[in-house]
Order: sequence, then C-alpha cells, then structure tokens
Amino acid sequence: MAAVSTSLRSVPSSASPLRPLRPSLFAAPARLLFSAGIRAVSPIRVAGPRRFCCRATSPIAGMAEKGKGKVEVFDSEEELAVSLAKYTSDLSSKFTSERGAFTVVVSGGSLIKSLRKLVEPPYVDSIDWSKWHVFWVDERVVPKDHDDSNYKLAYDGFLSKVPILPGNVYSINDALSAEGAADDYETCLKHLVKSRVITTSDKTGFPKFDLMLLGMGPDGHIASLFPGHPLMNEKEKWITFIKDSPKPPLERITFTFPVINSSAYIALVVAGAGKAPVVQTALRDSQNSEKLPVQLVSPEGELTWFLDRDAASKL
Ligand SMILES: O=C(O)[C@H](O)[C@@H](O)[C@H](O)[C@H](O)COP(=O)(O)O
Repeated sequence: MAAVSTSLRSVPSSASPLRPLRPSLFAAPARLLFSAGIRAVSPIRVAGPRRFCCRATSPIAGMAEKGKGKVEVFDSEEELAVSLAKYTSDLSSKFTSERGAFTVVVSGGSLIKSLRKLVEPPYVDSIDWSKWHVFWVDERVVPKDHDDSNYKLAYDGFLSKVPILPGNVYSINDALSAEGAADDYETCLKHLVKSRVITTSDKTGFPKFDLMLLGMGPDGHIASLFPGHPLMNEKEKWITFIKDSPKPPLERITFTFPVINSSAYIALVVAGAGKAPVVQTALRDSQNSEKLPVQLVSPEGELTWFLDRDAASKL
C-alpha cells in the first residue's frame, strides 16, 4: 500500500478535474444461455462442449417487458470470468475501432476479481489499453489508499496490471466531502462529454458510457443505490451522494439511474449462492410493486447478466 499512497500524493492538487491519479504502471465455456428476457425450460444441446441454448416459454419479468437482456449462466465463476473477459475485449475492439475510445465503468466488490482474466494473455497483450477510459459507478468517500476504497480495489486487482494511461483513470477527489466529491465527479464527466471522450445519449441527453460492469449486492443494490432509498428516484443529477449507506462505509458517491440506463452495454456480474434469492426475484418476479434497484437496470443498449450456477440456482 505504501506505493499507492506515495504516488497519489505526487499528484498536484492543481491537476485538472480529471486528475490522473496513477503513474504509468496503470498501466465458450459451459453455460446456459437465456436469450432476450425469456425463461429457459428444456436445454437443447448445441455446438461446443457442454453448451446449451434454451427455449423460452414465458417472459422473465422486467427484462422481457423491454425485450432486452440476456442471461448467461456458467458452470463456475472461473468460466464466468473467462467469458466476461472475452465480452469486454470484444466491446473494447468495437468501440476502439468505431470511435477511438472505450469508456468503461466499474463497480467495487467482487466484480474486480471477476475481471482477472483480462490481465492475462491473450487479452493483456491484445487489448488496446491506451484507448480505455475508466470510471467508477460508485465510490466510498475514503482516502484512495484505504482498504474500503473501490479505486484501491480496482488498482490492486486490475489497473496496476495493464497499461491504461494514468490520465484516463477517473477516480474521485478524496480530499472533498461526499457532496463535494459528487459535484466534482459530475464536473469531470461534463468536461469529458464536451471533449467527446464520453458520448451523449440522443434519447436522454445523459452521458452514454460504452460499457458498465456492475456487481449486485445480496439485497439487490447496484452501485450505491439501495432498496427503498430515495436516491433511486433521482432524475436530474448525474452523480449523487449518500451519507447513510446500509452497506458500510456510510458515505459514498454514486452514478444515478438516468446515467446508468443511458449506457450502450451493461454487464451485471453475479456469483455465489448467497445471491440466488435476489437473482430469482430480479429475473422471475415481475409483480412486486416496489422494485429492487437491480430491477431498474434497463440500458438504452444491451443488458447481459453473467451468473454462475450457484447464483442462478433458483431460476
Ligand atoms: O462500493 C460498493 O459497495 C460496490 O460498488 C457495490 O455496488 C458492489 O458492486 C455490490 O455491493 C456487490 O458487491 P459484491 O460483489 O462484493 O457482493
């Protein structure tokens, strides 16, 4: 950790709001595929070892309403990680060739571990990391060298292992209060929209990120948008803050739903039996009047669930 805090302190406080924070060190698996929000019943074997395509009978709640979203289920978290790396790499190639940049938003939590295959061959060498711009969908308001920091988690497990440009890593200003950090991050995004690093949704006018890689909590929260919390209803701000987070630490900043749902691609990455009940609720139960945050994820583009078998065990 000493290396982290040293290099962070080396960033001058007069740095641009984009604040490059790090030195240049930043540097077909077995699965069930449920397509387009439809429930699988009898798996049909298709090409490839232990790969199944499932026919649908009835809609999965929420996803089918918009005819979007697919659910991929892997035999293990290891296979999930392999597929997630390919998915991310394919999107990196697509956006890099289409517009010369790739804007990627990550959450904290176990997601970072699920990205581990990206820092191994072939992807570590084949991805054009210089085109990546990395953001956090939420961040805890703690110093960047604190064990609770999502920045530190991503740096240690991912960013330090690939040559992403330090100026393309957008973390919060940890010297500010929660309110200040949220405003500052929104200002940062506005600069990047103006300079066209981030595109804008024609439909909503909100920033449109190329890919959001999101984890989900066992209560159905995503980002720092928690069940029943008023922040779920924020319609204007791009970034907001919370001081009473049910999951510690209390103070965080978070993207709002209008920004999350303007995305071109969202991957919801969920593993482990502890999350099976909420996966079941999210994908099967359309009737609950009070939606969980995860049920409000409905991007302008494509939503893909990456589940391991345990997380999908109640589907
Ligand atoms: O800062 C955070 O707390 C995260 O960004 C949060 O939204 C996380 O993604 C989920 O809580 C899932 O975390 P796990 O995968 O570790 O359960």
